[in-house]
Amino acid sequence: MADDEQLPPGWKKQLSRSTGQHYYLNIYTKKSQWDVPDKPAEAVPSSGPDQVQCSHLLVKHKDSRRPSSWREDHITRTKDEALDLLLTYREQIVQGKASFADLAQKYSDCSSARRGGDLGPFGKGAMQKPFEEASFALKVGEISDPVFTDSGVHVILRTV
Ligand SMILES: Cn1nc(-c2ccccc2)cc1C(=O)N[C@H](Cc1nc2ccccc2[nH]1)C(=O)O
Repeated sequence: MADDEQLPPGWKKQLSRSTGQHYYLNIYTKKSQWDVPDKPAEAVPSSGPDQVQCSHLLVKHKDSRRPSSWREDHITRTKDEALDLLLTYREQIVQGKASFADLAQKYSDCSSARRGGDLGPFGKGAMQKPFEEASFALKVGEISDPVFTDSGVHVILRTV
């Protein structure tokens, strides 16, 4: 077990009262972690990646910014119906009954459907804000809850 003097600079070993386990406190940001740190503590919280890569499955509705897609010329479903439909797709993916790319390719109302929903890498400012915020909040491999934008209702998978 590393003692303070053996830790990289900026870390302090602490004892968790609730678990009796040791954890490590960044003395600058006050953030803590269970893993023994192997590099000096960051003096400022990292701002996260400049870019992420995500795939998404979009279900549009009658009030979408462009209620039309490669699947359907004139989309008339309501927002609630779009959400219900999206949740059925999300459930199939989470239960491992279908792959994200397969369902996106078949059912997404975005033209990225042809790439299994892959949007490629993007940075901040490229996508509608709710989509951007959800994407940057995901860890690689994570799937979002339903995300609402002016385009419709999305489920997002962060891939990179
Ligand atoms: C942002 N974007 N990238 C592609 C794309 C990317 C790679 C390959 C083909 C299409 C399509 C789009 C796009 O705006 N599509 C819109 C629907 C849509 N609205 C979005 C809002 C946020 C993120 C993705 C979104 N896709 C459409 O087809 O009506």
